Amino acid sequence: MDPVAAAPHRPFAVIVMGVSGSGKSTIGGRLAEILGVPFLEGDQFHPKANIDKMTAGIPLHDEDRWPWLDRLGEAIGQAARAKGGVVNASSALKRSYRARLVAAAGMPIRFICLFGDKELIASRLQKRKGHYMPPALLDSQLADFEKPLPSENALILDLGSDVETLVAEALADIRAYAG
Ligand SMILES: Nc1ncnc2c1ncn2[C@@H]1O[C@H](COP(=O)(O)OP(=O)(O)OP(=O)(O)O)[C@@H](O)[C@H]1O
Ligand SMILES: O=C(O)[C@H](O)[C@@H](O)[C@H](O)[C@H](O)CO
Repeated sequence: MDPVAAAPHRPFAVIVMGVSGSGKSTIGGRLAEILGVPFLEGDQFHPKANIDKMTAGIPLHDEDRWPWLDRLGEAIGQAARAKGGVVNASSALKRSYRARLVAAAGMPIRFICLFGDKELIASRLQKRKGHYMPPALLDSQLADFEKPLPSENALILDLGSDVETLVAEALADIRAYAG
C-alpha cells in the first residue's frame, strides 16, 4: 500500500482505552510506532499520590482523576498539533472523563476501546510482572467503566483477539477516521 495514501490526515488524536489489563499500552504503543507519531502513556501523567494509592490497592475516585485528565488532555492536544498526530493509552473509564479529555485537548479524539471478558483480563494481570497496578483493583475498574456510546466517536474492539488483529483493526479505523 502507498504509505502516503494510507497516512491519516493530520493532526489526529487517538486514545486506546479500557480497564487495567485490557491491553491499551500494548496496542497503543504499536499503533504509534506504525503511524510514526508520539506515544503518550497515560500512567506517566498521574501524580505520585495517585500511583501510591493504586500501588496500595486503593481505587482512584473522580477527585483524583480530574487533574490527571486535564494534564493528559492538554499534552495530547499539544503533541497532536506539534507532531501531526498522537496515540495515547489511558483508562478513560467514564463518559465524563472522555469529555474532559476532549475539552482539555481542544480537538476531537478517536477512542479505541478494548473491551471483553473479565476472566481473560484477570488472567493477563496475574501473569504480568513488574507493574504497580494490583490485579485486585480490576473489580473497581470494571465498576467505574462506562462503555463508550457510538455518539462518543468510539470504536469498540474485542480484547480477546490477538495483538496483530487488534492493531490491524485499529489502524483501519484510524485511517478511515482521519483519512
Ligand atoms: N491481545 C492480547 N493478547 C494477549 N496478551 C495481551 C494482549 N494485549 C495485551 N496482552 C498482555 O496483557 C497484559 C496487559 O496488557 P497491557 O499492559 O498492555 O494492558 P493495559 O491496559 O495497558 O494495563 P494497565 O492499564 O494496567 O497498564 C500484558 O502482559 C500484555 O503483554
Ligand atoms: O483511572 C485509573 O484508575 C487509572 O488510570 C488506572 O486505570 C491505571 O493507571 C492503569 O490501568 C494502570 O496502568
